[in-house]
Amino acid sequence: MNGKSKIAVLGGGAWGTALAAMTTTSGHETWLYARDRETVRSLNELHRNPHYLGDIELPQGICASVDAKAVLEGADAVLTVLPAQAMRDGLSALGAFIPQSAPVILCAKGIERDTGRLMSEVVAEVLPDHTIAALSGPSFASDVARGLPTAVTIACEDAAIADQLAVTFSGPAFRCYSTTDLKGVEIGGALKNVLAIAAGAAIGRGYGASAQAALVTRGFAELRRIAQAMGARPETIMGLSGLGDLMLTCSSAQSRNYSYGLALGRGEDLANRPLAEGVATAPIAAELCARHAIAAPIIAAVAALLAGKITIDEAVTALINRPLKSED
Ligand SMILES: NC(=O)c1ccc[n+]([C@@H]2O[C@H](COP(=O)([O-])OP(=O)(O)OC[C@H]3O[C@@H](n4cnc5c(N)ncnc54)[C@H](O)[C@@H]3O)[C@@H](O)[C@H]2O)c1
Ligand SMILES: O=P(O)(O)OC[C@H](O)CO
Repeated sequence: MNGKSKIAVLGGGAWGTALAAMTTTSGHETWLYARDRETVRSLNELHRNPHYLGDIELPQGICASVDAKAVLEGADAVLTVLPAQAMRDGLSALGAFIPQSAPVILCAKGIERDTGRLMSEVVAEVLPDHTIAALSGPSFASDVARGLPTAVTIACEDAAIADQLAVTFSGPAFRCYSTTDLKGVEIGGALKNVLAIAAGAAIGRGYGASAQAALVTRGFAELRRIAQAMGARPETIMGLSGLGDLMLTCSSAQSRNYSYGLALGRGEDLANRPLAEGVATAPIAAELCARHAIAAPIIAAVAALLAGKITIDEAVTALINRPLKSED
């Protein structure tokens, strides 16, 4: 891809809309597929996505449609911005329209609950002949939709493609770093959501910032351990898609995962909340850690908490009273 390209975005939610706004601002021909006709109308006529992004004014030029074939026809690259747990079914239905030559860039952050697969593994099963990449990092949709400066990582096992995609998707306020560590980028993005629930739950329950800092720091240690066990590079976890996204998501009520944790800690009703990917990822992440004998007590605690097996107070007490060990 050189210069301006046709970018297809799959998913008319907060992040799909924000990414479409960003690629439009960068001068690309941007098409967005959404299932909901009202979302399509609002994007095309009002240049807004009120359900997901409130009154944020989006750039004109996003071409939204319920016709996936038209959105995907001739696309130079495809951003798949469906929820992680919908990725397999969504791409199974849409994959036939994705041009063979178009890299499929995963923008979801999660592990498939039923199989334990990373998103790249899911897509490799559904679209075995396509180039797969991932875009992840500290990036709130509302910030990106408003054109506020943001930096992310784009991963592809082919270094030349990773570099090219970073050029394609970098814009006036959106800086893309490239890496070949696809698994590392995916693991960071998926697990930071689980750890954000922990951080939010502690604050919601009334614990202090010191407890939050301990959870984030020791949660990062679990993230690093898991990534290493899965063959990811430590420097990836210390970058934007790991530490960067962990810091963002564990510290702001703009995060839906952190806010889910806050509500959990406060004992509020958890029904009908916005998407919090960590809720589905936590149990499978805990299961994978147990299966591979990877010590991840905070992730295990979040899974137990979400399953109603323990209270937050019991989780914190258990974590504080674990056998003492060196910090290495
Ligand atoms: N919102 C953010 O700030 C943000 C930032 C970075 C990454 N992400 C990640 O992006 C992914 C999507 O998040 P979001 O914030 O856009 O969620 P969202 O809930 O705002 O939107 C999800 C959209 O996907 C659509 N959808 C669901 N299943 C579908 C299917 N089978 N076919 C077509 N459309 C389908 C829904 O209708 C909805 O419009 C998540 O994995 C999230 O972690 C979100
Ligand atoms: O709202 P969250 O918790 O899904 O976080 C959004 C992005 O992943 C932040 O990088």
